[in-house]
Amino acid sequence: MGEQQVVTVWGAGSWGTALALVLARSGRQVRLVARNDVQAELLNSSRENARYLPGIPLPANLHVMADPVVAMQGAAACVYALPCATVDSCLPLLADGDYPVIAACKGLHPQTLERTDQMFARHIAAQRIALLSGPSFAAEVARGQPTAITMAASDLAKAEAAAAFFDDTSFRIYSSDDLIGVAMGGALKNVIAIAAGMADGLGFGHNSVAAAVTRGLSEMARLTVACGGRYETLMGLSGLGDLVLTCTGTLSRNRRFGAEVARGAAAAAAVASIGQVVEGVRTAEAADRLAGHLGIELPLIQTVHRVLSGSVRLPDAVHVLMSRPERAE
Ligand SMILES: NC(=O)C1=CN([C@@H]2O[C@H](COP(=O)(O)OP(=O)(O)OC[C@H]3O[C@@H](n4cnc5c(N)ncnc54)[C@H](O)[C@@H]3O)[C@@H](O)[C@H]2O)C=CC1
Ligand SMILES: O=C(CO)COP(=O)(O)O
Repeated sequence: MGEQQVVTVWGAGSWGTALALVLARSGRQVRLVARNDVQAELLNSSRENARYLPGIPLPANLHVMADPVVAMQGAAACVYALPCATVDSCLPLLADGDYPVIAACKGLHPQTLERTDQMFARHIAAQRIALLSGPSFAAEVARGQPTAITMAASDLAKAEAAAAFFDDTSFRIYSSDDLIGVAMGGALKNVIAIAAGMADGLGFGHNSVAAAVTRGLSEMARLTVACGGRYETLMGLSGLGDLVLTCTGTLSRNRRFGAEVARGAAAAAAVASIGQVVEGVRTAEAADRLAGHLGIELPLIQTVHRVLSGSVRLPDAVHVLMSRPERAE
């Protein structure tokens, strides 16, 4: 792949900017699509995304634009790094091309209960879709710190082809042909991270976080397998790896959100104070409903949703969780 290959990244928040930096280090000509002209101008002139990744310079081969249609002209691939809530309004603009679209967002649709691969397949041909997911805080990726992540597509050759756009030794990509497992892992770990944050906010110690990670992983695997994904995928980077990162890492917005709610903040106020997307809120509702349709019990995930929707108080929910009938592990 030549120096001139153009890759477009849609979304100039934390994750889109970090991925644009990886692609720029990989020698691509990178077009980063900002929300509007004002943001594009600011990033181009200051050579920094001061709101999301302060102090990290944008290199010369990274150009910020505001029009996604113009940004896609002649591009070899699009990396979609906007929150899941934008998919239905933004993705139709990518419907006509034949370039691969790499989805970097993590979540379930709260109305249709779709995974990211399903949301994308409603708008673009299935063979164009790849998913990038795994333990990867944007701030660390942007600084070039070692990161291992998964790229999934309908077959391994397509996943490897999508991974080949990234050619940066600090960003190591493993391939997978389990779109369902990778999408579910990335979505559900955010809900468990909220639970871990709630434990932290309630003043509990490491034991409760370890319990949330382990029992949370079990719930994630149960729902994933019921949806057709593979158990082994949940034991890899895009499942356990991302779960450990977000349940223990102080950079996690989902974990911080859970802690603020446990300390008494209203959910909307906690999201506002974080100032970035907290995907686990919508996904908690979707996962609870999906589990209901499938007749699966997911105590932690369902508790997070019920606390956030106000149907149970957090201290009562902890009591109920801990008083459930004991059973084999
Ligand atoms: N930040 C991280 O460390 C990672 C984030 N992700 C995922 O990436 C996705 C995006 O998250 P972040 O970049 O972190 O969120 P963010 O909150 O940092 O940035 C979101 C960006 O999307 C823009 N935006 C929102 N609606 C838009 C619209 N309709 N049109 C154009 N721009 C719009 C916002 O202006 C903002 O710049 C999420 O699904 C998240 O779970 C995945 C891996 C790591
Ligand atoms: O997905 C992430 C890291 O892999 C980011 O997690 P948060 O959205 O909780 O910050």
